[in-house]
Amino acid sequence: MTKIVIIGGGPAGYEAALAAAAYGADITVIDSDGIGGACVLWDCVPSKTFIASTGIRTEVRRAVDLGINIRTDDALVTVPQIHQRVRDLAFAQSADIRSRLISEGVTLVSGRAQLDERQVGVSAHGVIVTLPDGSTQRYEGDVVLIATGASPRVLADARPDGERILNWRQLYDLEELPEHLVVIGSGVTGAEFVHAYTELGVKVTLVSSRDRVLPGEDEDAALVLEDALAERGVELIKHARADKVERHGDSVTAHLTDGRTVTGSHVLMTVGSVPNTNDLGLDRAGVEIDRNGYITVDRVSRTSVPGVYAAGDCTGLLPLASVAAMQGRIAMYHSLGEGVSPIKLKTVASAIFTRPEIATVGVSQTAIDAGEYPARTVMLPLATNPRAKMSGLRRGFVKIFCRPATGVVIGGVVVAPNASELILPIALAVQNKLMVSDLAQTFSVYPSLTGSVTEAARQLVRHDDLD
Ligand SMILES: Cc1cc2nc3c(=O)[nH]c(=O)nc-3n(C[C@H](O)[C@H](O)[C@H](O)COP(=O)(O)OP(=O)(O)OC[C@H]3O[C@@H](n4cnc5c(N)ncnc54)[C@H](O)[C@@H]3O)c2cc1C
Ligand SMILES: NC(=O)c1ccc[n+]([C@@H]2O[C@H](COP(=O)([O-])OP(=O)(O)OC[C@H]3O[C@@H](n4cnc5c(N)ncnc54)[C@H](O)[C@@H]3O)[C@@H](O)[C@H]2O)c1
Repeated sequence: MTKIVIIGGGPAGYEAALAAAAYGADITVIDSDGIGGACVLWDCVPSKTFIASTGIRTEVRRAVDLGINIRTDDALVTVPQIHQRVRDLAFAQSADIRSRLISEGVTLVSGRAQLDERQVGVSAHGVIVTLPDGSTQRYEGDVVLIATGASPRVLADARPDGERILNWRQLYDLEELPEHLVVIGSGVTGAEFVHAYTELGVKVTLVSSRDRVLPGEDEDAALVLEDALAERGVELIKHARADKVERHGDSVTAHLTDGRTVTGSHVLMTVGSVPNTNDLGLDRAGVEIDRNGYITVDRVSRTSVPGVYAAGDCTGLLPLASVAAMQGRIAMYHSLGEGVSPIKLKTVASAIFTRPEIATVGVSQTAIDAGEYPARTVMLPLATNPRAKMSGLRRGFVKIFCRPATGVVIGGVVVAPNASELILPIALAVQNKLMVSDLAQTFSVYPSLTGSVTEAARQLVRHDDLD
């Protein structure tokens, strides 16, 4: 029976364990902070749960336009209750995953692990674990999977104190809403929290190192979001890098590299993450990392050491829970000698949980504009969609990209309140190499926002696609 030791119990680690369990392997998962990983306990699940509460205020804000007389001021926010709900849901999900792993026969160990390659080159790999009581225990596996995730990046002169200078994992300890939140960093994490706090009625200032919010995302989508946030009173400071954050009593000042300052009641640092690859004994074991500390892997999750695999945020491939899980499963199938397809990032769907949401799949507009992929493209505003009109939606669009000659769908973007759900038909088309005519001929419900997906496809269809 193949012995597998997995370091890290996040989506990469636990999904790998479940996949390998189905093949009867002997699996041990070692985690230092809790099964479910940072994804379930501190990052993805808590933030989306928090945003679910703020979404109620979003609907209340819109109610008057639809003839329902509720004022947002009457929708009082009970911060401790929201935070408790976030914590309860995260711990419950962690407990569910834990029970599932145990029921599949996986051994769970609570502790901090590192590689212990006493005899480099032999087929069994050693892992030494420091247990909560300080004692150590050694485990051996034919295969080791490193799935240790990542942690919030800390700027030397802007260290979170957990009270006024915060990282995103500390927000749920606040007893009251910030009066004025200054968010440093306009990536996905920054944008989601800017949105959430604005909906809760908090004054928010966003410091962006670039000329816009979400510099890595579809530009048209980012501009829609920027416009929506501006309308809700968010102040966006562009071309600004913070290099120092200072606290003076109840206020906090961020110093920007160009000499400007921004003062608020709280600062939230969303300046990215760093991989958890220190103190893992990687160097001694000969596991290669890149210059940013990410473990180097190929498309079946192999590291530079035979039998040692890595998956998830510690590899820096694409920091998404879905990708981490896929990398973990692929590592297991490969190590167990099962047939496996290398990971393909061109079919990954993801969403940004702002209002409106922004969902993307496949090839990006930027890559098309740069000439990397020849494509026919269409962008259809939701303003023409009957369901959008009925619901009072003013913003959003559907984009679809297809190959010029064959009409095969290669990507798309949806900006809409529930874009995370609406992207699926386009993702299905990309994954299965469907043609734009397949989408165009599919019945969508009338009236529905998915009607814009089929309509966009119809606009993209050329006569020869139908031959
Ligand atoms: C605010 C935020 C929101 C996000 N929202 C989404 C989203 O909506 N959708 C999405 O797809 N992705 C989202 N992500 C990304 C997603 O959370 C990550 O891609 C995912 O957590 C990666 O999973 P992982 O298994 O690699 O690592 P993790 O979830 O970080 O788990 C790694 C685990 O390993 C443990 N560990 C570390 N070192 C050791 C060691 N030496 N010994 C033992 N255990 C160790 C850690 O404590 C942790 O429990 C979000 C990220 C952030 C920051
Ligand atoms: N909904 C989701 O799926 C979701 C949500 C959050 C995060 N994620 C994943 O996590 C990844 C990382 O996102 P992120 O937003 O945490 O990090 P990021 O690295 O994408 O963004 C951080 C931003 O902060 C800026 N920055 C860095 N230093 C700065 C400084 N000193 N002053 C001002 N700005 C500074 C960077 O230029 C960058 O734009 C995403 O690409 C995504 O894959 C996903």
